Amino acid sequence: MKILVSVRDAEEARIAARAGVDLIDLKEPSRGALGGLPPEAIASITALLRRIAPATPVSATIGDWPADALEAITRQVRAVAACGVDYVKVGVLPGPCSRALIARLGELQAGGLALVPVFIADHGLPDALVGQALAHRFPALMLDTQDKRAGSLMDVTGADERAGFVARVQAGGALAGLSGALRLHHLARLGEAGPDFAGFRSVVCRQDRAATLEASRLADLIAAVAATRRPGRRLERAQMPMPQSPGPVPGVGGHATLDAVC
Ligand SMILES: O=C[C@H](O)COP(=O)(O)O
Repeated sequence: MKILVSVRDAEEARIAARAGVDLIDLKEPSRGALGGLPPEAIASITALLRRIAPATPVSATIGDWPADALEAITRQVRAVAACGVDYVKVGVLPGPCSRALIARLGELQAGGLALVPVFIADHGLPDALVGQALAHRFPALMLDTQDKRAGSLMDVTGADERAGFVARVQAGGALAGLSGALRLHHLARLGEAGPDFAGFRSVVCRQDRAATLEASRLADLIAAVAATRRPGRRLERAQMPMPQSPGPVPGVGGHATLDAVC
C-alpha cells in the first residue's frame, strides 16, 4: 500500500518529499475535505516538487463543489491541470447531479486529463456511481469522508464495503485509494481491504488536519505503514498534456440538458 499525504504549502511539500512519501497531494485542509489551493500556489509547489522529487506523482484537489456546479468544476479542473500536476482529484458528493458530474469528468478524462474522482462515503457507498466511473477508465478512484469530526472511514464503512470497493475498482483496471481521518491504529484493518494507496492528513498533524504537518508524525506513519505493507501496484506520474490556454470543453454543449435537469 502506497502513501498519499496532503500538503498545503512549500514547507510541507519539502517535508513530505524528504520523507519519501509515494504521492504528494496539494490541498488546503482548512477549506474542507477537498479544500482547494489557489492555482498559483499549486503551480509553484508543483514546480518545487519537480525539482526536489522529480519521480514523485503530484495530485491536487479542485476544492469542495456541489455536484451541480458542472461548469465551475470544469473550469477548475482545467485550471488545476494546467498547473502541471499529474492527477486532479475531484470530489463527487452524492446527489441528483452526481451522474452528470461523472459523465463530465469522463469527457475531460477522454480529452487527455488524468482525473481521480473521490467518492464521499459518509452516508454509504455510491455503488452505482462507482460502476459508472469505472466505464470512463479513470486512473484511480478514491473513497474519502467529508465530515472529518464524525469519525474515520473505518467508522462509516464496514470491512466488507471497503474490500468490495477496492476489489471492484481494481477489477475495473483502476487504482483504489482509501482515506478519511485514518489513524495509525487503523492500518492493519485498512491493509485487509488491499487498497493500492491510502490518503492521510489528520494523522500527520498535531491537532486537527488544518494544523501544520509534522515531520515526526509523518515518520511514524511511514514506519507504521512499512510494518504492514504488502506490495502495491505501481503509481506512476501520469502523462497529462498541459494545455497552455483553456480550450473548448468537450461536450459542453451536449450537457446543457443535464445542467438544466440538475
Ligand atoms: O486525500 C487525503 C486526505 O487529505 C486525507 O485527509 P484526512 O486524513 O484528514 O482525512
